[in-house]
Amino acid sequence: MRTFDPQSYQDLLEEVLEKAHECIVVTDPDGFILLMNRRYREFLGVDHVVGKHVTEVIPNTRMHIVGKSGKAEIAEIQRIHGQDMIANRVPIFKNGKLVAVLGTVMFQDVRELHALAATVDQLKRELAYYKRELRRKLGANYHFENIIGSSPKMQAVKKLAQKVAKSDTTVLITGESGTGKELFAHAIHAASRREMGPFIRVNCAAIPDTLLESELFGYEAGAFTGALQKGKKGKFELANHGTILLDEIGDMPLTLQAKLLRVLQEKEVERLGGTKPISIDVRIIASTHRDLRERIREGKFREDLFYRLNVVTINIPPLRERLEDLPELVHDLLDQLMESTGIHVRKIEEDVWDLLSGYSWPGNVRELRNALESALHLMEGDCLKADHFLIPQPEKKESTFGVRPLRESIEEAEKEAIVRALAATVGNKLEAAKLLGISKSSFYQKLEKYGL
Ligand SMILES: Nc1ncnc2c1ncn2[C@@H]1O[C@H](COP(=O)(O)OP(=O)(O)OP(=O)(O)O)[C@@H](O)[C@H]1O
Repeated sequence: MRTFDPQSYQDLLEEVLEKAHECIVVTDPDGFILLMNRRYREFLGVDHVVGKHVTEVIPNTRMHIVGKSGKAEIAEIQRIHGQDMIANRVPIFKNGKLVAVLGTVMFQDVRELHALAATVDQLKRELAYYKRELRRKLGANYHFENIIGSSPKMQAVKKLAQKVAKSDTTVLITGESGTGKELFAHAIHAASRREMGPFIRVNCAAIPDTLLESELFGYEAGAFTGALQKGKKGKFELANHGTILLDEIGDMPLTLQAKLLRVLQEKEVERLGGTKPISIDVRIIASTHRDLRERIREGKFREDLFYRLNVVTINIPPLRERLEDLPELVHDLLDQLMESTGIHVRKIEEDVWDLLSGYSWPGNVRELRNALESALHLMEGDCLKADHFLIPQPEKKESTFGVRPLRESIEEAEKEAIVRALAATVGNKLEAAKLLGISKSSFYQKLEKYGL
């Protein structure tokens, strides 16, 4: 600890008070001025004030009153020279006895306060704007209200996901392809305390094994031939203070699984070719359409990693197990598609619902969306019919072991080929006829024959 020479300490204090930007005055308990700094003297246009009574120098002052009452007055408005100032008056006690009063001026003009309040207000509005923009840019565009489905199964899943969103727990989302795993990951991020942080998705199945490591962990300059001059941040670093979604985690190579396990344990990543670990604060959500227990049995997934990831598992049921969600999903997806395609549907025929609920939907909601989109393009007029869908019609009950007259099977195959060609060419009949290798007139005959 340092000690100071009392004299130079006192000189310093005087200098500080004299140079301070704020207006400062000190009086004795009766209101006689002991000290007034230069800023205050200049503001009042006075000099040589020490020893004078404060009422002679400062208009509307209450320093002498505080000297008697011993009660501080904070942020009081005081009018001086036609300006409303904001003043503080604080009694100073020594050994329980009031020895002086300290007066300071917070704003020399109350308009300064109003200006400050207006600035704070403006900053608040700007902050709200940037928050919205940032959220849009970072890509966490989906919230729980965007997840359609009020079936009991979906409600239970949403409830669990909403609950877990609030904590920092690692989440494993499982479900068949197209069930909405990514949608849920977005919604969890958007409902978490990390909503303002980044949301980074890595598709572990889409990146070649050789690149996945540098993608996830980054690399230092010169780590390998072809590496960027200044090195590169990995996805974990990019996701700092946010959420990382490790999509298709079941397809991650075993060597990387070991590295990922270390990241989960240590909360640190090490860049390729790097020497020191980098601390990260990232929430991990993993998702897969695979049965991870099966992968463990096959020796393709580490059991210890599975238990690290499997803190909370959210299993999204396939669409065929919650067909009661179909009407809500169809209407919502049609609304979205009508907006993007400009094609309007006024009516949906009854047979559409029979068709849609009789199908197994291996590609789930994604497949439903695609089926609706191609149906829109095949629709003539504004009424959606079962014929417009490229999904298999429910099996006819009266057939024996699926055997039908050959003519019927050929006609069905022909009709399906035409429908597919029309979907592929977005309704362009000439192009569709070309694709099928038949003439335009024969194509039109067939369209009529099948009522397309
Ligand atoms: N419940 C739902 N409500 C609204 N849209 C949904 C719902 N489920 C899925 N979708 C939509 O279906 C599509 C597929 O969803 P998503 O990519 O989240 O599925 P996924 O399970 O991650 O698929 P994959 O395993 O193939 O990557 C997206 O367009 C998504 O918006």
